[in-house]
Order: sequence, then C-alpha cells, then structure tokens
Amino acid sequence: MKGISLLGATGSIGTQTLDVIRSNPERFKLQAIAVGKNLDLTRKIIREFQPAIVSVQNKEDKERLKAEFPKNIKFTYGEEGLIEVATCEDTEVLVNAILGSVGLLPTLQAIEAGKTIAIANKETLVTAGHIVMTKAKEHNVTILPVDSEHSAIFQCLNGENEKEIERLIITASGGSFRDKSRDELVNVTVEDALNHPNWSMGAKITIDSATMMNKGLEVIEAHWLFNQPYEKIECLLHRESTIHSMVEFTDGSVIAQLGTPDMRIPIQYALTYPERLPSNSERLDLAKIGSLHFEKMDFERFRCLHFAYEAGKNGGTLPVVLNAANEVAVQAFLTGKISFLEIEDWIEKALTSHQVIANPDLQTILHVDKETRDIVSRYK
Ligand SMILES: NC(=O)C1=CN([C@@H]2O[C@H](COP(=O)(O)OP(=O)(O)OC[C@H]3O[C@@H](n4cnc5c(N)ncnc54)[C@H](OP(=O)(O)O)[C@@H]3O)[C@@H](O)[C@H]2O)C=CC1
Ligand SMILES: CC(=O)[C@@H](O)[C@H](O)COP(=O)(O)O
Ligand SMILES: [Mn+2]
Repeated sequence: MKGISLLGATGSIGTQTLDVIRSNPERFKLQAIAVGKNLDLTRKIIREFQPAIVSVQNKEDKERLKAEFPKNIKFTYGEEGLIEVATCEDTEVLVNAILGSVGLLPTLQAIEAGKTIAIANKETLVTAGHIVMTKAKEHNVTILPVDSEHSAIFQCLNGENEKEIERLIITASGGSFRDKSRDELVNVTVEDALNHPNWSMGAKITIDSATMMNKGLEVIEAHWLFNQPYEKIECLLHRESTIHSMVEFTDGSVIAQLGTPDMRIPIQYALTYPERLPSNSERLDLAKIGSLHFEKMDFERFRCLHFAYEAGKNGGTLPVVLNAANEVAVQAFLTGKISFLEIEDWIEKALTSHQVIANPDLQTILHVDKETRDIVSRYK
C-alpha cells in the first residue's frame, strides 16, 4: 500500500488524483491533503478518504473543520501546514497539484524527507528548477512528471541516454483563441478565455494556455526535468491534443506518446511507475479522429512563449519574475481588472524593469518572487 500526500486536493488535478486513488483502493492510501478555501469539497474528501492530516489555507477554516471532525485527524494551516502534509511520515509519494510557486517550499522539504515527487505544479520548477533538481539528486529522490507533455516525453525516453536526444517536441493545442488574430484579442472576455478546446482544467492554467504562457512554462519545466538546452526544446501547434509530445533522437527516429485528453492517465502513471495499471479512461480511436494537424509556432502572435524562451535562456532570476508576474497578471484578468492583452504587457514590463541576479539561491528566489508580486500588483 502506497501512502500518498496530495497538495491541491480540491483542484482539477487534485480531484483527478482522488479518482485514481478511488479506483485502486488496494494500492493507494491517501494519508494527507492540503487545500485552499473550498471547505465543502474538503469535508467530502475527509469523509471518504479519512486522511490523517488536513491542511487548509487559513487559520479560521482550520478551527472550523477541527470542531467538526474526530480528534484523530490533525488539522493544520498555511505554509507550515503545506510542509506538514508534504513530509507526512506515512507518505511515500507527494503529488504536488497546488497552484503557483507556493508549492516550492513543501516540495523541497518533501525531497529532504526522501519522498518521491509526482509534480504537476510547473510553477515550482520554473521558479527554482535548478534547486529542486539538485536537491533531488543529492537525496536520491525521483521526480515524476504529471504534466501531460512531460509525462509523454518521460514515456518516450523510457530510460534512453539523454545524450541521444536530438530535440524534445512539445505539442500545444493553441488554447481558446488559437484562430483569432491579435486584433481580435482586444475585447475577448474571461468566459471566452476559459473555454479551452480540448482540456478541462483549472482557471489559471486555462488562461495560460490561451496566452501560450502554459507552453512557455512547460519549455522551462522540460529544461529542468530532462536536462536539455533550450535550443533542443521546440513547440509545435497541434490542435487535436492527441500527441501529447515527442522526442526526436540522434538517429532521426521520433517517438511520440498519444492518448485521449484525460489527465488521469499521466497521474496514474506517475503513481504506479514503473508499472502500468489498467484504467477505464476513454480509448483513442484514431480512425474516428482521421487526421492530425501540425503548424509552426508563431512567436509574434504568442508573445508569452517568446518571453519564456528568453527568460529561460538568460536564466538567473528572470524565470522567477516571469512566473510571479504571470500569476499576478492572470489573477488580475480573471477578476476583471485588466484585459486579456494586458497580461502580456504586465509580464513584459516586469521582465524589462528587473535587474537580473545570476545563480540565485533559495532566499534570493523567495525575495524576488515576493518583490515581483508586490511590484506587479501595483501596476495600473
Ligand atoms: N488542470 C490540469 O489539467 C493541469 C494542471 N497542471 C498544473 O497543476 C497545478 C494545479 O492546476 P489545477 O489543478 O488546474 O488548478 P486548480 O485551480 O483547479 O486547483 C488548485 C488547487 O490548489 C489549491 N490552492 C491554491 N492556492 C493555495 C494555497 N495558497 N494554499 C493551499 N492550497 C492552495 C486550491 O484549493 P481551493 O480550490 O480549495 O481553494 C486547489 O486545490 C498548476 O500548477 C497547473 O499548471 C499541469 C498540467 C495539467
Ligand atoms: C493537460 C495539460 O498538460 C495542459 O498543460 C494542457 O497541455 C494545456 O494545453 P495547451 O497549453 O497545449 O493548450
Ligand atoms: Mn501541460
């Protein structure tokens, strides 16, 4: 029986992780969860899975739940709570499905505690990939990708020598506005932006997909997970999201991973790796799909992808600023403060006004992350 800790249990990846655990009760035991503010769903999860530790975002919510449930469940909150969940003694695997760079510290603590990390939370790797990967190596900890493209690449590599990789090809659906010109983006609404053509996901990543920042974050994520230079990481527009990504090897062979757009497949693979278990996910019917389409990526149309490559290549604290500015700007768009195209403007402004610090340590990263959020929150 594998003990699981789950950060972000009430979210899109979190609830799909619960589906995988629910379908395999003889394999997995949910030991600890961290959630934000969705108490109704948290109550249901506690009743069904009886985790030993539950962390919520706020102290008041912690007190509320503590009064409602038996004393054998430990309730905790905030940053300390995330770390308690991530390092829970009876846990073997941490599934990091929280949103944003708040996932960084619990991930580092879980690595120190020797937990295997199943990582969906790409903001953590973008913000501090070098620190996470170095620490994982030091502690002999495995980092397993959950993000569909990275799970695909991981499956294509299947232990191949990284020196034999010619390039990683990350596919992109193009998001909600893939058929719109930049002029047509001026007045798009939040509702339009949240209408992803292929995937059902949380709000922030759906907006990231529409701006193409999701692909940008995934390029940086791939750089750290697979130890490849940016010159060997390409993005390809593929509107069907049937090929989740590909690897081209030095001999010219290209290996791709395909599947229906169902995140329970990569989540389950991360939880059962190196084994595969049966699943009741919908099967791919290629005859029904008929044809697959591919287009070159347009960096002028999708400026966020350009920002991400530049931030990744130049390194230092730039990816920290890229991610923090994006988190704040997307939230501002979702709450109606700014227009869709202003997301890019805010990110560009944050990046161009930042004085880059090379080889940042953890304290510097945390400082720049907070400073960027403060600065960008004051933009008008
Ligand atoms: N959704 C998808 O298909 C994919 C997602 N990812 C990545 O996975 C991560 C999660 O995405 P997704 O599931 O879509 O996001 P959601 O918005 O659906 O879920 C986010 C989860 O994080 C919790 N949360 C947010 N902030 C805090 C906080 N400060 N403290 C504690 N809990 C917090 C939320 O709690 P609550 O709701 O209770 O407030 C919720 O459980 C992101 O990094 C995303 O990029 C990667 C690939 C695919
Ligand atoms: C499911 C998943 O991994 C998402 O990151 C998804 O890939 C978003 O799709 P696009 O960013 O390609 O629109
Ligand atoms: Mn993805």
